Amino acid sequence: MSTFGIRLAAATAERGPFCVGIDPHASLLEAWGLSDDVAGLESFALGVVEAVAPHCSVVKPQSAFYERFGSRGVAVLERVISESRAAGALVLLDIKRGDIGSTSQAYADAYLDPASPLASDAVTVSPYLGFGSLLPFVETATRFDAGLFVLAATSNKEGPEFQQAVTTDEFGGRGVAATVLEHLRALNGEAVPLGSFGAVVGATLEDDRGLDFAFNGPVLAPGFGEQGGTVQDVRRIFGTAASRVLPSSSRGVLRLGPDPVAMRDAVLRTNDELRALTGPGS
Ligand SMILES: O=c1ccn([C@@H]2O[C@H](COP(=O)(O)O)[C@@H](O)[C@H]2O)c(=O)[nH]1
Repeated sequence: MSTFGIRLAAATAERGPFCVGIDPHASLLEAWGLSDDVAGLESFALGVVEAVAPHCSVVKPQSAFYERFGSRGVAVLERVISESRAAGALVLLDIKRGDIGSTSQAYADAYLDPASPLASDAVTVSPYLGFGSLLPFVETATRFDAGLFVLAATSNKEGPEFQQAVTTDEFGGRGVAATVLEHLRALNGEAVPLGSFGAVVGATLEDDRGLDFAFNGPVLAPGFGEQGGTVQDVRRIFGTAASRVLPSSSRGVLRLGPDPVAMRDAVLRTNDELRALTGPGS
C-alpha cells in the first residue's frame, strides 16, 4: 500500500478536499425521525455513508457518538469504517487520543493496525502529554501506511488558553501550536507529494495566529459550516497552504438528511467551491 499522504493527495485530486463528519448527535437522530438507540444510530450512520462516501475523499466519524451506545455502538462504527472504505473514501477516525507511550501504543494498535476491526486510514491525536508521547502512534502509522492529525489550534474558543502558551527556551520558546507544527515538519521531511502527518487547525480562527503552515503535511480544518467557518475563511487563514487543507463539516451536511440527494449535492457543491478557491488561476 502507498503512504497515507500519497493516498490522500490522490483522493483529494479526484474528489476534492471536503471532509464529511459522521456524527450521530441525539438531536439529529430525532430530526431524522429515528429513535435514539442502536437501531437509530445504525440507520443514520449507514444512511450517511451511502449518501456521501462514494463522493467525498475523506469521512470523519466522531467516535464519541458511537461509544455512547457501548459495544453495539462500536460495532456500528466498525461498519461505518469498512463501508466507507469500500465506497472509496478514506476514513479519518476522530478519537483525539493520547497517553503515556505504552498506552498510546495500545491505542495505535486499536485504530491503525489493519488487523483491528477499527483500523482506519488516519486518526486524530492529542499532544497534551508531550509530542514525544505520540511516538508509538507515529511508528505504528509509519509501519501501516496510516496518517495522524495532531491537535494544534482547535476550532473551539477555549483553545487559545493552552495552545498559545509559550514554551521555555529549552523547548524552543514558541507557542504550543507552533511547536506542534514544527514537530510535524520534521516528521514529514521532503515526502512527495505530501507527508502523512497532519495538523488540526480550526476553520474558525480569527487569523493565522502567526503559524507557519509550511510543514509539508495535510491540515484538518473542522469548524467549517455549523461553527461558522467558510470557504473564504480557508483562504484567509491558510493562504498558500489552502491546497493542503481538508475543511470538515458534520452537522452542516447531516442536517440536510435524511434526503441522500441533498447530502450528496452539498458534498459536490462544496468541493466545487473549494476547488475554485485553490485550483489553477485562483
Ligand atoms: O478543533 C476541532 C477538532 C475536532 N472537532 C470535531 O469536528 C466535528 C465538528 O462538527 P460540526 O458539526 O461540523 O461542528 C466534531 O466531531 C468535533 O468533535 C472540532 O469541532 N474542532
